[in-house]
Amino acid sequence: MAVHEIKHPLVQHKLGVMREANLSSKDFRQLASEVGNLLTYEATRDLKTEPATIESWSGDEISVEKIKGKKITVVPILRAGLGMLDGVMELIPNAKISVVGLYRNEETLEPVAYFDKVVKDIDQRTALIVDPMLATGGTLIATIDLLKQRGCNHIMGLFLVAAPEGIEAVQSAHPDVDIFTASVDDKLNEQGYILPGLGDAGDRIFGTR
Ligand SMILES: O=P(O)(O)OC[C@H]1O[C@H](OP(=O)(O)OP(=O)(O)O)[C@H](O)[C@@H]1O
Ligand SMILES: O=c1cc[nH]c(=O)[nH]1
Ligand SMILES: [Mg+2]
Repeated sequence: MAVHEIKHPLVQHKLGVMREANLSSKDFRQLASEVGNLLTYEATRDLKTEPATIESWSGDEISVEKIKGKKITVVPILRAGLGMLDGVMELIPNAKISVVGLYRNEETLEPVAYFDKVVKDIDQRTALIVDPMLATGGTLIATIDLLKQRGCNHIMGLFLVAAPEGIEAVQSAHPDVDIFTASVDDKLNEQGYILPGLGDAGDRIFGTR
């Protein structure tokens, strides 16, 4: 499993603004989407292309490059993953969306699954999981388990912030899954929140703080 920490200045600047405690929900949501967009750009860097012949504006036939191979399904994890979805879809507007719903039990920190609607042909698609936070890794591992049970065999994940503890857990459960994140942060606190982190990303995106 490869972990890509995206050090692009735009990503780092936007993430820095998101760390400010008093940022409005509106601005937090806007930035979550923008960083989601930039992470998508990085995660799709290695997609294969193939030449295709088209008629150009001048009437000449020319060769252009088109993306080939597996199609993508974007997998936002409810709720907080919705905050990044628009930015992700802006770059890959033809991708199908497979929604999964999980929340973390606040006492046990175990993931609780409550919804899924996954595309039928997921066995022929790359899944791009989208969630702002990778903390203990429980939610991501449960999501990958579900996608693999449905036949998916190529999975990547986009996260605004990831904790080393969660990365390690995912690495040992699913070594084939690649992670793209704006930051590998320091650690988890006793309540399982990432430090320095962003706080509760779902609450900040939806204004339920
Ligand atoms: O790595 P983990 O320890 O499993 O934690 C990460 C999960 O916790 C948050 O969701 P939350 O449970 O707060 O649900 P929400 O999106 O509905 O707010 C976050 O968006 C991840 O899905
Ligand atoms: O720091 C964290 C950990 C889990 N979920 C969040 O929203 N934030
Ligand atoms: Mg939450």
